[in-house]
Amino acid sequence: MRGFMVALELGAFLVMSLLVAKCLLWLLSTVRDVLLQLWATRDMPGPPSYPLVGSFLAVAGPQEELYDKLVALRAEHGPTVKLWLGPVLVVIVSRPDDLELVFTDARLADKPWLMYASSMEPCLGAGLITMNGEDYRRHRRLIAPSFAQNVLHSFAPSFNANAHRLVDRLDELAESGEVFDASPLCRMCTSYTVCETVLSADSSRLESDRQAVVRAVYQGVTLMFHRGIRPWYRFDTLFKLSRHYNDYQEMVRIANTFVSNVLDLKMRQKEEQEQEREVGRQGDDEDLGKAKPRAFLDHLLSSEEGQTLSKEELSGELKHLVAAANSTTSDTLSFFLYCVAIRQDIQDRILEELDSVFEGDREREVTLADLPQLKYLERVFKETLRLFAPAPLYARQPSSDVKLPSGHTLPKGCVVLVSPHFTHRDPAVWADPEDFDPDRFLPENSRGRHPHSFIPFSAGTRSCIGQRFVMMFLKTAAATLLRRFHVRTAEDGPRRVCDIKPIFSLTLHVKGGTRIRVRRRAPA
Ligand code: HEM
Repeated sequence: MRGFMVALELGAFLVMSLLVAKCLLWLLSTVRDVLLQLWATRDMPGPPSYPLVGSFLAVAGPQEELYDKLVALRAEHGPTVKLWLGPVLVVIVSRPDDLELVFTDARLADKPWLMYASSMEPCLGAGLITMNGEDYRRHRRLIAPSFAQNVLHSFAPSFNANAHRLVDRLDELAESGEVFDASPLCRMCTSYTVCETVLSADSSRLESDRQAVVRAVYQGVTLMFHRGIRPWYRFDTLFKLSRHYNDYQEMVRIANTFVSNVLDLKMRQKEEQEQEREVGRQGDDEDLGKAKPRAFLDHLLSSEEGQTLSKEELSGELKHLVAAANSTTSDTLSFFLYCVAIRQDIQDRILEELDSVFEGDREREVTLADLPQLKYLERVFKETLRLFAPAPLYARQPSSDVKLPSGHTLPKGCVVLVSPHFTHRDPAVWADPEDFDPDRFLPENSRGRHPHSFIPFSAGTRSCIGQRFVMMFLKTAAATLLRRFHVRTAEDGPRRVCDIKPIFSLTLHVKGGTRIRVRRRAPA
């Protein structure tokens, strides 16, 4: 018995020693990494850094002030800025030639756990936005074909139907002539479109759930950001003390239930179709398949590649797609409406183009053939995305030291932050950057401009998978809306586009809401 006790004590001692040794090793390697990072970035400009907190004070404060603080950092320190957030080194990169390397170098393909997986996965599960390495590459290979041109083209009816849903709501508001906030209407229109095209075109069966999901997704993105920028909330025990905890849990529950219901419904439908095919009703099925609009999920489930994803993997990817698509797209529509409401000359020019393409018909639906002809409208959206890129910050993590063309070094393991606003408003890259001028994007005016000067969708291997979807949807919505309504700002609203104030969340919102009024146009 005594021998047994001695062995037990010895075992416990060994385990404790191993744990202490492991902690010490971790501590030593962290200190070594921090020292190497300090040395590698010794000449890089940035705000003063203090023991323990680093330069945290330069960005700490209310969320409403974060945008202005980043703008001030850029103005004071130039295009490449370092920030120490405690022991974490963040380097903001914005010169186009530096960005080209960041987006294309294999050593910068991964995303930092701290900014992505740790804050998003508890809520969305794993998916394209957060994954790294071989898992990421496998998922992107499997999902990319579902974003092919022919799939996107099948969404035209959904884009039109939801644009009309928005127009019907605007009709009521035009009647009263009152000033209203267009942002929630843009969100409703976008969320319905995304639910239909990503998850299930079979909208009628999911109508009541969908309204809850629209609210949950918006709230979810806001809460994810709230949690993400407060490192202490990464610990569940502390987050449980937050007044937002219950809302967060409820939002996660609604999103999980909805996606799980959709997946179950789709799996059942697929099984039924297979059984029917077995009893020889293949011809009927094919006819049905042609007639039915299909969502990304349908394409994924019917592809050989998609079938290799487990239910959990599918669920994660669907939540990632919905989260990535919703706020970014609806924020772009909100900013666009505000910009054209302020710039009546630009709104008139868009209408001229619309009347020419639609031959004065202000009611007919937008067809696929119309979209490439709406060249000016596309330039106005690009200019909106330049000034108000809705994904305001995204990040990479170097797997080894990387020397940038600007001469600075990105040390291994730091967080490389890209803010399109830094690049898009840089006078060294864009002449008169605060001016709203869509004709900057004319081919003759774009000649010689660095391809990485315009990065609202990121670039390279980890660029946005939904770029073509976005342009198709936004052009359809705008062409439907602006043919019917004249849009103006409120009397006390912003007078110039540069007076529009953005606010940072996970995406960029219009601060104070998109306060506009609309009037029905007379037939052309
Ligand atoms: C105006 C609208 C949009 C903007 C500005 C935008 C912007 C971006 C940006 C900047 C990234 C890179 C993020 C990062 O590196 O962390 C990204 C990634 C992504 N976006 Fe979008 N996005 C938009 C709409 C959409 C839509 C409509 C979808 C889907 C239907 C979508 C799906 C995705 C996905 C899945 C990723 C991750 C891609 C990967 O890492 O492989 N986005 N988006």
